[in-house]
Amino acid sequence: MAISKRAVRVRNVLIGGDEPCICAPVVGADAGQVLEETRQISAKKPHLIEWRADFFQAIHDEQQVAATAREMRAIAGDIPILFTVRSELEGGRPISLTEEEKLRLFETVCQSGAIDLLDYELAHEPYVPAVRQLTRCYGVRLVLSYHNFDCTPSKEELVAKMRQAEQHGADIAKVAVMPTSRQDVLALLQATEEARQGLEIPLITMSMGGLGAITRLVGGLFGSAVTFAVGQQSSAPGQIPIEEVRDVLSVIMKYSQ
Ligand SMILES: O=C1C[C@@](O)(C(=O)O)C[C@@H](O)[C@@H]1O
Repeated sequence: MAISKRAVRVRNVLIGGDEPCICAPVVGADAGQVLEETRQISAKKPHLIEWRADFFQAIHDEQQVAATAREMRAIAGDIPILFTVRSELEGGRPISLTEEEKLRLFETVCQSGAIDLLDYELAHEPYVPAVRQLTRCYGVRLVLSYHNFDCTPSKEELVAKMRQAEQHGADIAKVAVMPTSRQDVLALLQATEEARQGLEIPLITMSMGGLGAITRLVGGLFGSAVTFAVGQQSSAPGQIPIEEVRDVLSVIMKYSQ
């Protein structure tokens, strides 16, 4: 399976080791929903939990976000938490935070000690160095990501995105794209395999929607270190329930080399 030269250890979880990790998203709109989802998901023991904070109505209130993150931390125990504020341009909820406001929010949330990883989009390139610096300062791992909900760019462009993430100092590079054909699905897998050979950091890749769902199961064989699966609610098209992903991964791991 996917072994990265620079696998990342977060709490007791190895990302980019020889076992693909399962990450379940939390998409609640208020603290009550977020914490209830965290409870339900934690019971299913994913390797990672992602808080998609762009779904959180009080996203503008840094203190409320940090307090909720701390409560999630208490519930999740030792399961690492990935904090994500996805922009609308890359498939997130409409929120009106500027990048400067996001930076302040990131600082407050990193400072709270509640989160382990932070996702930031490569598209906001001018802000990436500041996000890298602050995450490093608080010991939070940085995932630099690229999403395209309309199409799948060429294999070369996908590899270039992952390389760009590594060059910007990402701990992990992530690419999520929408296929319109089976060729697109293959392009994503080929890009993953090439990036695995050429890069040192762990990769997270997926082709979305029903056409791409297969990549959420076999991506690990080509170098994807994490697959996103539904714990309570889906955060993107094509996600499969955690129980079914776990069953399939165990068969793949048993018989593949
Ligand atoms: O980037 C990703 C991947 C994702 O879009 C998916 O397709 O599973 C789901 C998002 O929540 C996450 O931030």
